[in-house]
Amino acid sequence: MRELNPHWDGDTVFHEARKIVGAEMQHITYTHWMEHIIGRKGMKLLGEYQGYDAAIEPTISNVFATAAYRFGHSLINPILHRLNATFQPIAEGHLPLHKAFFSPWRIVQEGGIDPLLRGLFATPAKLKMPGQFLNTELTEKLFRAAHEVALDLASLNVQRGRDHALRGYTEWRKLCNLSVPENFDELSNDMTSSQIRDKLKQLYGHPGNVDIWVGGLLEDPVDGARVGPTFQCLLVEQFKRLRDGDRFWYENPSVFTREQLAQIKQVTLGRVLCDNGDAITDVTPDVFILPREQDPAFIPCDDLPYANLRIWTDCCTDCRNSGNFRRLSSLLAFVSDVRLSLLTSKIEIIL
Ligand code: HEM
Repeated sequence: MRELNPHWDGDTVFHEARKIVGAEMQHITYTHWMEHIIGRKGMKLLGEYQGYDAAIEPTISNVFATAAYRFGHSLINPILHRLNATFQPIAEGHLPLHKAFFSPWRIVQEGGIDPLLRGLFATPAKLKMPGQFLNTELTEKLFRAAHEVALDLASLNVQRGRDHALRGYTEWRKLCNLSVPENFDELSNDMTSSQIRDKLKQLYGHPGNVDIWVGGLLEDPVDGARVGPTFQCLLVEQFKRLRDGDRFWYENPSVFTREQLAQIKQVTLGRVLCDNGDAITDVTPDVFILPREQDPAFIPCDDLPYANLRIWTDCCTDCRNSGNFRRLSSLLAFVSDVRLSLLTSKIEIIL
């Protein structure tokens, strides 16, 4: 930004760069990532962007932060895979998650950030296995420094929900227009595992007592999604409001020019990793999909499109050919034509 606009002060460079980064994050989250989480039906519920709506409250809801979005805790891999440039394990090997807590020095001494990034896009996320939704690195060894007692992320989530006075699981199902079960058998469509339903019955007695984070997490994922119907509904509700109630939403026509928006829409998370890793040269064509599901499995960074930032150059010789400059020039030409013809007709009248 500074190279393109040497006359900008530090604040302008910062705010323009920040605006682009925020837009890229919104684009990647909503266009590339979200369908993998809420599924195609969830995307349909989200609907297309229809423009800014000042009547929509875009803040984060209690249930989203304290329960629904914590679905992510069931995806965390107990092992941080660390891969070299040929996608083989680095000499130091993979890392159990608890050994990564409080150890940023490992990034410096054990091969930089690239091995971790490659591990994230080239190995699978954890499956939601019946019997273990959160791995034991999180439930037995969370943030344990030497000789200290560990925390348990599942307990923290349950306790935090009560702490925040969240309504129970069935209340949220009602809000989402889903059936409201009176006993655990009535949940068998959305929780097919009888083992899970029996355990819930033993722990909670009645579905109305189930904590929302627990009930939501234990539902079977909806087709093509990573969450069940209740969390799908709660995530869609939040993501819709975050988009439609955001005056600075990247697709709001007043935020970027058409040319700038087209550049932002070129960006992928793969591109971001290529540009920001230490020396990443190859990524998967879509970093949200496993290599074995793609053909080719890997591509050079040079093959990924990027945002051409020259469009952000303040008008000068460099952008004479840009659409904005052309539009401005033709507008000025039009105005001077009109003034000229008015002047001519005035002269004619005088004569
Ligand atoms: C190694 C990975 C992760 C660890 C160790 C971790 C740990 C934690 C901890 C300790 C808390 C605070 C719990 C409390 O006291 O209430 C928390 C909160 C939270 N986590 Fe995670 N988490 C991880 C990954 C994720 C992922 C992948 C997601 C979602 C995709 C997620 C979503 C959340 C949310 C929404 C909160 C509440 C934030 C707030 O309202 O302040 N976390 N996490």
